[in-house]
Amino acid sequence: MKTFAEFGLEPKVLQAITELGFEESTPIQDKSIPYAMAGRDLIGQAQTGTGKTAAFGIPLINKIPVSEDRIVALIMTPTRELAIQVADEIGKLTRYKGLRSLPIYGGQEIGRQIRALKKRPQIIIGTPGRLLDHINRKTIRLEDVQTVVLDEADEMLDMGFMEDIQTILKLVPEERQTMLFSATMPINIQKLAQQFLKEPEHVSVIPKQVTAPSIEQSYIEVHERQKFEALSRLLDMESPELAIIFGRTKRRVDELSEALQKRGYSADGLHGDLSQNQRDNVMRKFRDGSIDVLVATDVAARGLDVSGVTHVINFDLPQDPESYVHRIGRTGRAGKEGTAWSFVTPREIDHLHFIERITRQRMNRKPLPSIAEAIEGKQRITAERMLEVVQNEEFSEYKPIAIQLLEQYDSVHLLAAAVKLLTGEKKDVSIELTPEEPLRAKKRRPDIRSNGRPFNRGASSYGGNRSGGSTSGGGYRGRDDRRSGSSSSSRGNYESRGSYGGGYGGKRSSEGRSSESRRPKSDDYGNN
Ligand SMILES: Nc1ncnc2c1ncn2[C@@H]1O[C@H](COP(=O)(O)OP(=O)(O)OP(=O)(O)O)[C@@H](O)[C@H]1O
Ligand SMILES: [Mg+2]
Repeated sequence: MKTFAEFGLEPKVLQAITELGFEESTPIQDKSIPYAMAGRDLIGQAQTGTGKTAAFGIPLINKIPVSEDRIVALIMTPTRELAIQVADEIGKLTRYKGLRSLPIYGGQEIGRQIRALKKRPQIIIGTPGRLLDHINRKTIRLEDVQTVVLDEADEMLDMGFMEDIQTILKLVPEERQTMLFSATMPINIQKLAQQFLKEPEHVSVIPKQVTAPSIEQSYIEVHERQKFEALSRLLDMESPELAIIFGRTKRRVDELSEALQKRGYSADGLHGDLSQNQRDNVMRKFRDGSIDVLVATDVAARGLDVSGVTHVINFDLPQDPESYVHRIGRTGRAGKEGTAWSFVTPREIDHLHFIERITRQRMNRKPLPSIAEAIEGKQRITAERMLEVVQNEEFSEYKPIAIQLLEQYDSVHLLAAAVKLLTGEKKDVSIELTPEEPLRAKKRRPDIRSNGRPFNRGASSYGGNRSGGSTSGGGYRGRDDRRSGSSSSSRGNYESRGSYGGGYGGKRSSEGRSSESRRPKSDDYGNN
């Protein structure tokens, strides 16, 4: 790996990087930054949590002159939370250089954004819906944009943003640099690349499997009605520092976060039906640790970088392998360890194996944690906390009462009572969750499962082979038919994105698949 000084960056950019504590570049940064600095278009793929944001952010910031007073760079992200986070990281990287960057996303008062735009930011980070809104109002003009980045490019296509992105990109001068980044690059990304990138360099740093190796992956087979008990035992047994729990639908997330709160966990929910204020609040509380369990739909699956997330739990299995990869990638970031658990109902076992096959990574089968393990886990964490207090000697004002109590009672009795109090008995409230339909792995067409090499198909779209860089690559196609097929039975309170995606399914129908049709999302992320 290189030090950042070797890239020939401006001293002020370097200073900001040093301040962020980045000592060496990550592999994706190492490979992308030189191409990006040379002005090349690129498609960058690397595992979750490996610094893709800085891989595009650093060269982008380096090339913009401070005197610039037009919008010259545009970064698009699929969700509001990600736009805010990327803007934040760009802000940190431009601290010394003094460029102006601005997040633009739905749910925030547009007048406020218009006022902020008057300060002439050079870099806009936005979600496609709200960007289009500003473009139509002429409060954002793209005629001077020289660099465009699509972060989580594949997700934006999946969400049905293709049409919006096309509209936006057509307004950007052709003489520009375009970069696509994601941990997953399914085959349909090629179409966008062909249309909007010029001789892109494919920079892929996916050594063997697409999931980050720092994440331990396990699953537990449970019946739908056992899931909540399993979750509560798992949380007790593992005592995560911070955990993200993914549920399939908005209803699920609401019910689950409420149930966890009733049981005494410090949890809150995030999905696209909440107001932006509520969403911001939940994210703030999670980032500052005032809640330690975030329950979310796939709105939180992509790109979010919250330090201290030790656990990801798939309360419901995700629809597709990409979603799995991104969800579990919220832990095990920047070289840290992480743990991912998935609950699988008996009827979903095939779907789980399908995810394993595509991600080329087996998950460990684990038994349902026992009540004893749950209790032991809680006691262990209490004991750890107590010992921390002991070590830091933060208890002198409690000594007199301790001495007084010890004169009357046995020390073991007293300590056991204190541990009991601190551990906190779980509130015995009954919990009813609306069941979700199981997801089923659809029968795959022969051309997809072909040639009896189970891991092969996934390899070509996920693996680091650059030969797949053209349209020919035998990518993973099964996802599309599985998706549309399984949707009707598993929608929950799925809300259709009426305004998107009407357009293109038909164009490809002659090929018997609709690779750009909308994913049957259980959450539209509320992006407009
Ligand atoms: N060179 C570096 N050294 C140390 N930490 C880094 C470096 N580059 C980035 N990071 C940190 O690593 C974390 C993950 O980075 P980032 O969010 O960019 O990952 P990503 O590859 O975009 O992941 P995802 O696929 O989930 O979006 C961030 O906290 C970031 O600040
Ligand atoms: Mg990212």
